[in-house]
Amino acid sequence: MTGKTLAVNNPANGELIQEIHRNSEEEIVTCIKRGHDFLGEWNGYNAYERSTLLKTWGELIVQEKNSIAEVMTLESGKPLQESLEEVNYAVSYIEWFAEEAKRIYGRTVPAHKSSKRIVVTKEPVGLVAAITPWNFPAAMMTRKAAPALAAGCTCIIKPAEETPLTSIRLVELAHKAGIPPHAIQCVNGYGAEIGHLFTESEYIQKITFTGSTDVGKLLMAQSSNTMKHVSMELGGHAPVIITKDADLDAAVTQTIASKFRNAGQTCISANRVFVDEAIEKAFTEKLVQEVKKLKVGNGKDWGVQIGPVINRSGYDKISEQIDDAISKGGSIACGGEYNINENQGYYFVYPTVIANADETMRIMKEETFGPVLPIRTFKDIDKAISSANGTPFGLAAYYFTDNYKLGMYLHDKLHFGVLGWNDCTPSAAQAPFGGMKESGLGREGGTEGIEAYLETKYLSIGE
Ligand SMILES: NC(=O)c1ccc[n+]([C@@H]2O[C@H](COP(=O)([O-])OP(=O)(O)OC[C@H]3O[C@@H](n4cnc5c(N)ncnc54)[C@H](O)[C@@H]3O)[C@@H](O)[C@H]2O)c1
Ligand SMILES: O=C[C@H](O)CS(=O)(=O)O
Repeated sequence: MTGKTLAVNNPANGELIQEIHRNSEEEIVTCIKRGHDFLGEWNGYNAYERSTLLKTWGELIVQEKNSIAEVMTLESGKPLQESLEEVNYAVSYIEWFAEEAKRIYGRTVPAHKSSKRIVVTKEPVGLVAAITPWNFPAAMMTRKAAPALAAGCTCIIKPAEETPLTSIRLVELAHKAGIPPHAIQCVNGYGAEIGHLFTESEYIQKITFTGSTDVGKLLMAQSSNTMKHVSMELGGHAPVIITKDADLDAAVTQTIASKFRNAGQTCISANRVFVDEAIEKAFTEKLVQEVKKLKVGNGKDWGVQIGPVINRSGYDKISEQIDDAISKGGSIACGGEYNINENQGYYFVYPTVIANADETMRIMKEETFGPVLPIRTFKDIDKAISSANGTPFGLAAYYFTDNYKLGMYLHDKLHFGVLGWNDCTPSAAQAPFGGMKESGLGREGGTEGIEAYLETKYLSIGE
């Protein structure tokens, strides 16, 4: 691997935005050593000093919110309104963990002998390597960097090669806020190349990863040789269960908000709908009527709601899933059109609803990561629950009912880390976010989020 460049292109028109430096192996190894060697000095900053630096970082990001959002839209393709919302969301993690830094508590435990004392303390795990995805280039970075720094860890960020510019700017602002250069560093290059350097390094104590399940499994395996801490935020395939006593308008509005956010390229995006057959027609008609209103275009144009998918492979997966569903009896209720230019390098998929879906179709079990929603009917709620639980994923699930008992029954029976009851937009910095099964390990955000960056130490004091 040599220190060459990475081209960052605009997925809305294929145009080159910027060439950035692609770090060489030697440069990355140097960053790793620097981050490790700085741990002692960073630990000299007390919790209140780390908290103040984090708050300043968040304030500087807010001051540059518009320019950061514009860059995010350029490199990720997401609509400008969503980029602005993501900057706020990213800052909320910094603000949350700036406070959590001050609440890292130990404890004393009653000893079984009067000659002994038992003390439990917490300390930072050490140098953290954070590998982040392209779909939320700001929030997925601060959701890792903020708790790491708050806990007293140093960290190295490796953003997705599709969207490095946002992370580069956020790290620059961290340094401007007074967070020391070796406390948080950003390196750029191809994941497969850099991943090995991280997982094989004796200086890195933790890998925190957000991305596909396949890569997550690979990183876990590679990290086992040096027994690293791992946090994994992986793929999802969220079901939406709509019972016959649901508020249909709310169900339609919320399902659209989840499905079409970032053109469906989110890990908690609604990926399949199970609707009671008694209301299937009414629901589908309302849904299609609203989906047809969604505006597709270049995300930099205010009012655009659906931008391009990130790249050719993303488009291929989506179009193949649509073709497969149609070949197995699905029908296009709306959408099914594309605006692509392979030579230019842009791929727009129009918001699509597929009726008459069933579990033989790929789209009902493989993460779509695009603006396509299959609808399946059900008669028996337990069969709907069984189907909802029937994929390897366990990240997010949603359901609509105004019946309390049924709502709690669904809470108890659905095996997902994040549940939304009449709510398809659950994400919040103060809540623990993460998946079960092959959707990941650990939680980000909430009081659980900082624990992932701490070691527990037990001191037994004799006389
Ligand atoms: N659970 C969550 O919070 C969450 C959030 C966002 C995205 N995701 C998931 O991420 C996927 C889409 O994002 P993506 O396409 O960027 O995922 P991806 O796994 O292809 O890439 C994610 C990151 O991993 C790096 N990477 C790729 N191969 C690697 C390797 N062999 N070793 C080390 N690093 C490697 C990439 O450079 C990038 O920085 C979807 O499955 C989505 O569900 C999950
Ligand atoms: O894509 C996955 C993200 O974690 C979704 S959210 O930004 O946390 O809602």
